[in-house]
Amino acid sequence: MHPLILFASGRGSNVQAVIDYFSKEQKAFVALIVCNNPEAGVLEIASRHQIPVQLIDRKSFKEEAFVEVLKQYKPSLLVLAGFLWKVPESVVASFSGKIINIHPALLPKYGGKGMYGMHVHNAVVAANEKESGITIHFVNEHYDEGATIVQAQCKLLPEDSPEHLAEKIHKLEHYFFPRTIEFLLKEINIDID
Ligand SMILES: Nc1nc2c(c(=O)[nH]1)N[C@@H](CN(C=O)c1ccc(C(=O)N[C@@H](CCC(=O)O)C(=O)O)cc1)CN2
Ligand SMILES: NCC(=O)N[C@@H]1O[C@H](COP(=O)([O-])[O-])[C@@H](O)[C@H]1O
Repeated sequence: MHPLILFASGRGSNVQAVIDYFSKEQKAFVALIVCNNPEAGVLEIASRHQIPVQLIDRKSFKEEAFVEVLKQYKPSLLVLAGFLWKVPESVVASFSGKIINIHPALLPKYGGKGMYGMHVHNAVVAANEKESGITIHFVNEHYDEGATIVQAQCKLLPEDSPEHLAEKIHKLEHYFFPRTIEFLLKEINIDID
């Protein structure tokens, strides 16, 4: 089974979707959850499923030691699921081609610094867009500029609030993210080197 390391800063509904999917599919498992927010809801999910947590903070964070911790798990993929830090270049380089992220918009629009969570949905609704969606992409050293793996769209109605759009986006995310992970593990035959 492929070990996954998930990174999250918030509620963790995508982490839960990945846990649920692979509890049935048995091809992968969440070996570690990395979080930078001691109040994050994802920590309750980790506790409920007895998944180890690496809680990080900017004051004590040491890139080299962090990379060594991650390597111990021999992860097949590092999966960013609502993680709000920029992953350092040293981590990107150490796991080249093995880090993916889910973004709640159709990149390249509505991406980059400051574009996370409700900020994205507020901007999309304010721009009167007729559609939105999700982008699952490989991670490089810049925000949201890695190669796109999958995009999925949803219609945006004039009466849709940012909160309603967020609900539509989460439905897409919870369906496509686990299946995209499974696809990557199967098709690209990502293995532990
Ligand atoms: N090296 C990379 N790291 C991360 C990527 C990436 O593509 N490359 N994606 C982000 C996730 N993300 C969008 O998908 C994203 C997350 C956060 C931000 C942002 O502006 N963050 C703020 C800090 C917010 C906070 O700490 O509360 C900031 O940098 O000022 C933009 C995009 C995950 N990491
Ligand atoms: N730019 C990064 C970003 O905005 N990521 C978004 O954070 C949310 C986390 O929700 P969750 O904690 O319920 O999975 C998700 O919608 C994800 O796309």
